[in-house]
Amino acid sequence: MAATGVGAGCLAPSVRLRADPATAARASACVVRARLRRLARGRYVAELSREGPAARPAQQQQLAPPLVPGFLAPPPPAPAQSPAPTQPPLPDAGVGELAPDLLLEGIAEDSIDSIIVAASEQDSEIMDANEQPQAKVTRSIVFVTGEAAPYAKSGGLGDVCGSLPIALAARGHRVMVVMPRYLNGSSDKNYAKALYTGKHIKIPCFGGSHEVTFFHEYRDNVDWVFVDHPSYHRPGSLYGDNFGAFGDNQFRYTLLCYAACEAPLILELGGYIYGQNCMFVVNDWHASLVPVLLAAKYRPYGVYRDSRSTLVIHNLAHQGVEPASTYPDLGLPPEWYGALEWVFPEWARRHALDKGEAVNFLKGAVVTADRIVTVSQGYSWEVTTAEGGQGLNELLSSRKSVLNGIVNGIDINDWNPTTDKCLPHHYSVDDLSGKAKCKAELQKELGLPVREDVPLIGFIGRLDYQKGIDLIKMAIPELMREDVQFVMLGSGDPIFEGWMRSTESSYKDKFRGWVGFSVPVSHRITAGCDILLMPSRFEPCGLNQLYAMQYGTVPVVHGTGGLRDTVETFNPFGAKGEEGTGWAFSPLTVDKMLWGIANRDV
Ligand SMILES: Nc1ncnc2c1ncn2[C@@H]1O[C@H](COP(=O)(O)OP(=O)(O)O[C@H]2O[C@H](CO)[C@@H](O)[C@H](O)[C@H]2O)[C@@H](O)[C@H]1O
Repeated sequence: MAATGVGAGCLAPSVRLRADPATAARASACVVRARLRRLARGRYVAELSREGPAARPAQQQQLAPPLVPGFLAPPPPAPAQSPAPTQPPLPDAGVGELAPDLLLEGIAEDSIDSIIVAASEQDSEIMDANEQPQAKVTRSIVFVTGEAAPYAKSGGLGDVCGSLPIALAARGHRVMVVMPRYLNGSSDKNYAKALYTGKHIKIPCFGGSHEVTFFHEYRDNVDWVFVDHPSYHRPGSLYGDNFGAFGDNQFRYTLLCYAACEAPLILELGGYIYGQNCMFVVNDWHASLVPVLLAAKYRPYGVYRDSRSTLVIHNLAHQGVEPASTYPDLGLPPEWYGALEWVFPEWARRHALDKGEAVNFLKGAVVTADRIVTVSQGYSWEVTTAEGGQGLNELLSSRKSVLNGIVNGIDINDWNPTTDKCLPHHYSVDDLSGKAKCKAELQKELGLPVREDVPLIGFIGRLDYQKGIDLIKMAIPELMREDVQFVMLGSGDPIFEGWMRSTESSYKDKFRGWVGFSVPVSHRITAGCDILLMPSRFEPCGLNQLYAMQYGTVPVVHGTGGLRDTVETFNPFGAKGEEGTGWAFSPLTVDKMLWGIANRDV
C-alpha cells in the first residue's frame, strides 16, 4: 500500500517531525478505523442521509390546522384547536412560567432527542424497512438561522443548518428552514430554484412598516424559506464587508425573526400551513428574537401557546448587542425590556458617564427559550463558567435545568473520501493509496515540493481570535526550522491575512497562505494533509476535526470545548496499539502546541 506520509512525529514520542511512511500509513488507517467504529456505535457522528422518503411525510396532511393569522393581522380569539394526538396542550411557557417537568413530559423528551441528532445509545427511534431511523413522534420543526449551506455559508453554522434539517426530515419530521435571501452578486445562483410564494407581510419596527416577501424551495424533503428584503442585497459577506460588520445587522435580523414567526402561520407549503403547533429551533443571536416574540407578541393573544423553542448556541462570542436606545425600534412592548436588558461591566464602558446599558438578543433567547442546547457537552459546561460564559455564565447557570450539550453531526454525503467530488482521487479505510495521491496533488496545486516523506500540516478556518491564529503566528519561526510543510486556508482579520501573505514569501518551499473562502479547497486540504491543526482558544464544537477524522487526517487540537469531547489522544502503547483519533494538547501555549505536532518533550 502506498504510504500517506502522515507526520510520524505524532506517533512515536522519540521521533521528532520525521515522516516514516510505513508508520504513517498505519496511523492513518488507525484513525479511520477508530472513526468508523465510532460511527458504528453511533456516538460522535450521526449519519446524515439525503435518501429520505421521496414523498412528504404523511403527517403533513394530517396536522395542518386552520389558518390562524399572527399578530401582524390582528388575531381573532384563541382558536378552539383540537390538540394533535401525540402532544397534549401545555401551559404557556413564557418568561417566568417555564415548566421543565411538563416540557419533558409533553414535548421536550422526544423532540430534543429527535431534533438534535443525538444518536445516543437509547435513541427514541425506530427503524423503517430501509434501516432509516424514524422518529416515533413526528413534529413540525422550524429552523431559524442566519445561514444554511449551500445557499449561504460563512462557517460551521451554515454546515449544521444546511444538513441537520435534512436529517430530521428523513426521520419523518416536517421541517422548514427560514433564512435571509442574500443577494450579493456571487451567490445569487444558489437561490435560483427558490420561487416567489406570493406572500408578503409588513413588519412594524424601526419606526416604520417594512415589507418582506417569502421565497420557497422544496429540496431533500425540507421547506427552505427565504425572507427577501433590500437589506439582504448587498456586496460583501453575509454579516459585513471590508469595513467591518454591517451597521444595520440588528434591523436585518429583527426582520428575519418577525418573518420566521409569521411563516408557519401564513405560508401554504405543499398546500398546507405548518400552523401554531410547531417547534422553533433558533440558532445563535441572529434568530434569538424569535422566543421573545413568541412570548411577548403571540402567546398573549392565544397564538403559539403550544409551540416550543430551543435555542441552539453555536458560538456565545456573538450576542447581537446594541445600545439600549434601540429597544423601541424592535417593536416590542415596553414591559419586555427586561428580557433583552444588558448592562456592561464598568471596565467595558467607554467613559465615566457611560452607563453601559444595552440590549442583547442572545440574552433575550436565553431567558425566554424553553430549552437551550450547545453544540457539545463540554461547551455546555464551559458557558456556565466565568472563563467561557462571555458574561452570560450566571444567567446560563440559572437555566441549567434546561441546558444541555449535544455534539454536532457531520454530513457524510458531502464529506466522504470515497465519493468526494472535490478530490482528485478517492480512498477508503481499506485502501489509503488515494490519500497519498491527494497529498501529491495538493502539493502540486500549492506549488510546494512534491514529497511523500514530509509532514504536511493544514489549517482551515476563520482568521479570528477564537481560532488561535496568534499562536500559530508565534510558532511559525520554530516550526519552519523543521522539515515540514504548512498550508493555511482562511479569511477574516486583515492583519492575519497580511501575515499569511508575508509568511508565504519568507518560507517559499514550506508555507502557503490561501486567503479566501473556498469549499473545494477546504476538502482538498482535509484530504491531502497529514495533520490538521486547530489551536482554538475556545471551540463550541468544531467541525474541521470531525472532517479530518473522517478523512484519515490526524487532528492536533487544543483540548477545549467540543475539541476535547471529540478528539481522543492517541496512545501508542494501548492494548491494540491503535487507541485514539488524534492529539489534544493543553494548556494553550506555543510549546504545548509544538509538542502536539511533534510529540516531543518541552
Ligand atoms: N476559508 C475557508 N474556506 C472554506 N471553508 C471554510 C473556510 N473557513 C472556514 N470554513 C469552513 O467553515 C466551517 C467552520 O466550521 P467550525 O465548526 O470549525 O467553525 P465556526 O467557528 O465557523 O462555527 C461555529 O459553529 C459551529 C457549528 O455548530 C461549531 O462547530 C463551532 O465550534 C462554532 O465556533 C467548516 O466547514 C470549514 O471547512
